[in-house]
Amino acid sequence: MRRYGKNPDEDDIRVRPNPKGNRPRTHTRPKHEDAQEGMVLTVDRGRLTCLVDGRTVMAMKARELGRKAAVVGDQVSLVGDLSGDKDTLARIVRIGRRTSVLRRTADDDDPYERVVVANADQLAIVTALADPEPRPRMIDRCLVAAYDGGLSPLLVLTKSDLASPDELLEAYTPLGVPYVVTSREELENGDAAEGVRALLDGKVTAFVGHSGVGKTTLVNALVAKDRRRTTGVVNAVTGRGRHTTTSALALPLGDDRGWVVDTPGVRSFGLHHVDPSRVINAFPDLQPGAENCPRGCTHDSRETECALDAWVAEGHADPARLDSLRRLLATRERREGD
Ligand SMILES: Nc1nc2c(ncn2[C@@H]2O[C@H](COP(=O)(O)OP(=O)(O)OP(=O)(O)O)[C@@H](O)[C@H]2O)c(=O)[nH]1
Ligand SMILES: [Zn+2]
Repeated sequence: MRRYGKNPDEDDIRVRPNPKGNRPRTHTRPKHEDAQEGMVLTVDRGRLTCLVDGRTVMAMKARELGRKAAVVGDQVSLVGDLSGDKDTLARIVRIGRRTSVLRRTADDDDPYERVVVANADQLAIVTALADPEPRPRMIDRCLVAAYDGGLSPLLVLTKSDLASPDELLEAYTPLGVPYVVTSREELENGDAAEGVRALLDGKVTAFVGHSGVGKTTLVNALVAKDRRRTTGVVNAVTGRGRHTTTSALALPLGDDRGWVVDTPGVRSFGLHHVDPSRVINAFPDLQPGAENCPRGCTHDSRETECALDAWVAEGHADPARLDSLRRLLATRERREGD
């Protein structure tokens, strides 16, 4: 029975990334010695499409896994019929330890966090420079979700034919976030795909973006025609006439050059679950300064004893970095329009 959450294809169990890698969460059971490894490409009403040894295999979670869900990007062990033939169904008996988790909560007051994508290296935050207007607060919230979950952020600024990226880029300079700028013309002549692909090479990159920013146009420019969402793996496998899932979908970049994970259902992040200390880990120049903070310090400018002020005053880090960190942490309080 399911009590929480709107999308049964997301994992709503509290998990923490385990950067030290010292506490594996699952164990290989001897009885599944014959299991094969695979990667979850998409999830649709409890049916998981997995890539196993180059084949697309449909699978279900084994009962022994309990409540823990496998999500897109998970490395899983499968048993049963792994032929990938029509009407076959394998069983997922193990979910591998995750190197990163893109999480969201449905609302900031929802204590249950959902993992939407596992093991992505990067989070590409797609923002139009105009039409629709960029929303820096939204970008900041995405950055917090990325830092918190162990993903490296990447800014993809589209529609530079309509407005200049300069002002926006200025705000993100202190964060040192890699970025790429694309325009209508560059989409048409292939330069946009080439420029973005250079940043995706060999990596698993989750793409997020609000409706209308040009995410679909871009993803389609990156991914081979026969693998796109509209006609892609899901329909080929399930035989369903249309794509009904709200799950993320992993699409190969070709020649083993990485994966794009399109996330149609993720347009904003609840940041209820975010632990400021995990965000500070993404700021190695500030992180040592926070060691002198009082327990539970939120590091915002209202904290009179936050040690980061002294850290910056003593010249250990650029004040603009602390301002950026505080701006990001402040986005944890949800406002209208987030
Ligand atoms: N001027 C201009 N328009 C663009 C550019 N990229 C995409 N568009 C247009 O922006 C509109 C929205 O693009 P989509 O790719 O559908 O946007 P999306 O983010 O996927 O939005 P949803 O499909 O609603 O999720 C389309 O009319 C595109 O042709 C660009 O670089 N410049
Ligand atoms: Zn502090």
